[in-house]
Formats: sequence, structure tokens, C-alpha cells
Amino acid sequence: MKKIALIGSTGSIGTQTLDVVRQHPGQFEVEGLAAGGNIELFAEQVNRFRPKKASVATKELAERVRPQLPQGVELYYGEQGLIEVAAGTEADTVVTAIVGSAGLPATIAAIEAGKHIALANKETLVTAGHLVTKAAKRKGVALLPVDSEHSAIFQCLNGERIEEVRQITLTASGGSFRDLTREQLQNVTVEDALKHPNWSMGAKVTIDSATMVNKGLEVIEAHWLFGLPYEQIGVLLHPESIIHSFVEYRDGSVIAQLGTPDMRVPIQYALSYPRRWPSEAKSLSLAEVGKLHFREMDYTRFPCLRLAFECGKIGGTATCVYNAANEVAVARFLKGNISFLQIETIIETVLSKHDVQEKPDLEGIRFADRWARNMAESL
Ligand SMILES: NC(=O)C1=CN([C@@H]2O[C@H](COP(=O)(O)OP(=O)(O)OC[C@H]3O[C@@H](n4cnc5c(N)ncnc54)[C@H](OP(=O)(O)O)[C@@H]3O)[C@@H](O)[C@H]2O)C=CC1
Ligand SMILES: CC(=O)[C@@H](O)[C@H](O)COP(=O)(O)O
Ligand SMILES: [Mn+2]
Repeated sequence: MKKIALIGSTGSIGTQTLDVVRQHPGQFEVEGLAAGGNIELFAEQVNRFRPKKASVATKELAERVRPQLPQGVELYYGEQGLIEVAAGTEADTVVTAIVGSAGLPATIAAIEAGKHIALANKETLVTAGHLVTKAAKRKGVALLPVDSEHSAIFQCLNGERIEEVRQITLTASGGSFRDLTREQLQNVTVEDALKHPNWSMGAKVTIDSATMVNKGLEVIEAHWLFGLPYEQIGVLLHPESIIHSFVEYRDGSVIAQLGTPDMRVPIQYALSYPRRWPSEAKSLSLAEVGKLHFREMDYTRFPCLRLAFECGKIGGTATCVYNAANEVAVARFLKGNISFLQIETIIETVLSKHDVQEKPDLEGIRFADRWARNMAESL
């Protein structure tokens, strides 16, 4: 029996995690669930999975949802509520399916409480990778990747030595606007940006995919998860999202992980590791697929990816600021407040005004995150 807590249960990764739980009756105990504001779905989930602890975003939401929950469930709210669910139950693994750097305090608390992390919330590693990985090492807990590319790399590295790796390559679909020129990007709409060609995901990551910030965040995530320098991390445009990523070894061998795009596969692998459980995922028929395509990344077309590499190499608070500026810019774009191309202008401008702190502690990270958000709001 695997005991899990899940933060971000009502989102795309959260609901698919609960699909995996449902598909393996008797294998899981759900000890804790946390969500933001979707209290109707959250109430259903709590009634179905009967966690001991539950949390929603605010006190007001907690008061509204309380009457719909079964007796005996301890209900919390806010950042402390997330921490309670992530760190305060008997779960051995916490699935971080919350979006944004809001997931950082709960992830650190879970690690400090000795929980393994099935990590979907990439913003946590981008914001404070040095602190998260150091804490995980000190506590002897695993950071198990859920992100499809990182799960792929993790699987390709299985049983190999990291020092024998020449290069890892993350594949990128190109997102909703892959084939548009920068000129054409000037008039794109929120609705169009939300149409990812291959994956059905939450709004924020779908926009990140279109700006290529998602790949930028993933490059930084890979740096921290696998301990590789940025010079050994590459990105390749692959429109079909069938090859989820690959590793080239020093003898010239290349090992890739393939599959139909279905996030329940990497979610399940993070929970079943080192075993492989049966799943309902569709078999991949390469004969049906016929052809796979690849293109060199164009860093002029996708400047946010170049910026991510630059921030990663600078280190310190640079990646935290890249992430925070992006979170604010994407939220503003989704509200119709700025244009698509202004997302990258905001990130670039905020970064240009930032004085990087080299080895920030958690307080330094929080300060940089707040500073970048305020700056991004003010532009
Ligand atoms: N979706 C995907 O296929 C993939 C996602 N990821 C990563 O996984 C993470 C989640 O993405 P995704 O599932 O798409 O996002 P969604 O927007 O679909 O879901 C986000 C979840 O976080 C909850 N949430 C947001 N803010 C808060 C808060 N302040 N307190 C508590 N809960 C909060 C939401 O609650 P509510 O809805 O109730 O407000 C929801 O449950 C992201 O970091 C993303 O980059 C990585 C790979 C693939
Ligand atoms: C499914 C997943 O892992 C997403 O993060 C995915 O990577 C988005 O695809 P692209 O960023 O390659 O468009
Ligand atoms: Mn991904």
C-alpha cells in the first residue's frame, strides 16, 4: 500500500493522479488532498478518497466547503494548509501538482518531514533548486520526476552512470504557435494560445509551452534533477511529442523514451518506481505514426528559451526572477491585460532590472520572488 498526499488535486496533473489511484484499487491510501478554489470538484474528491487532511486556498473557501465534507476530515486553508497536507500526514510520497512557486514552502516542508516527492511542480526547482535538492539529499528522500521529459530522461538513465552521459536532450512540441512567425505572433488570442497541439494541460503550462518558457523551466528543472551543467542539456523541436526526451552516452549510444502523449504514464511511473505497473495507456504504433519530425531550436524565434539558459548559467536568484516574472505575465495575458509578445518583454525587462543574489537562502528567494512579481505587475 502506497500512502500519498496530493497538492493541486483539482488540476490537470491532480485529476490524472487520482485516475492512476482509481486504476489501482487497493494499491493506494490517499492521506491528504489540497486544492485552490475549485471546491465543488474538491468536495467530490474528498468524499471519494477520504483523506485525513484536506486544504483549500482561503478561509472563506474552507467555510463554504466544510458542510460538503465527511465528518472527521481535518480541514485547513492557505499556505499553512498546504504545508499541513504535504508534511503532516503519514504519506510516504507527496505529489506536487500545484502550479507555480506557491508550491515551494509545502514541498520543502514535505522533504523536511522525510517524504519522497513526485514532482510535477517544476516552478519549485526553478525558484529554489539549490535549496530543494540540498534538503532532499540531506533527508535521503527521492525527487521523482513527473514532467514527461524528465521522466523520460530518468528512465533513460536507469542503471547508467551520470558521468558517462555526453548530452541529454529535451524535446519540445513548439506549442500552439509553433509555425507562426514573430510577426504573426503580434495578433494571437488567448483562446488560440490555449490550444496545445498534443497535450491537454492547465492554462499556465499551455501558455508557457507557446512562449517556450516551459522548455526554459524544464532545462533548469533538468539541471537540478540530474545534476548536469547547462552545456550538457539540449533542446530539440519535435512536433509529435512521441519521443519524450533522450540521453546520449559517451560511447555514442542514444537511449530515448517514447510513448503516446499521456501524462498518466509518467505520473504512474513516479509512484510505482522502481516497478512498472500495468496501465490503460494506448499502445504506441510507430507504423501508424509513420514519420517523426525534428528541427533545430531557433533561439531568435523563441527568445524565452535563450533567456532561461542565460539565467540558469548565472544562477542565484536569476531563475527565481525569470519564473516569477513569467507567472505574473502569463496571469496578465490570460486576463486579456497584455498581448502574447508582452509576456517575453516583461520577463526580459524584469530580469534587466534585477541585481542577482548569488547564494540566496529561503528568505532571499522569497524576497526576490516578491520583488519580481511587483516589478512585473508595475510594467
Ligand atoms: N498538465 C500537465 O500535463 C503538466 C503539468 N506540469 C506541471 O504541473 C504543475 C500543475 O500543472 P497543471 O496540472 O497543468 O495545472 P492546473 O492549473 O491544471 O492545476 C493547478 C492546481 O493547483 C491548484 N492551486 C493553484 N494555486 C493554488 C494555491 N495557491 N493553493 C492551493 N492550490 C492551488 C489548483 O487548484 P484549483 O483549480 O482548485 O484552484 C489546481 O488544483 C505545473 O507546475 C505544471 O508546469 C508538468 C508536466 C505536464
Ligand atoms: C506534458 C508535459 O510534460 C508538458 O510540460 C509538455 O512538455 C508541454 O509540451 P511542450 O512544452 O513541449 O510543448
Ligand atoms: Mn514537460
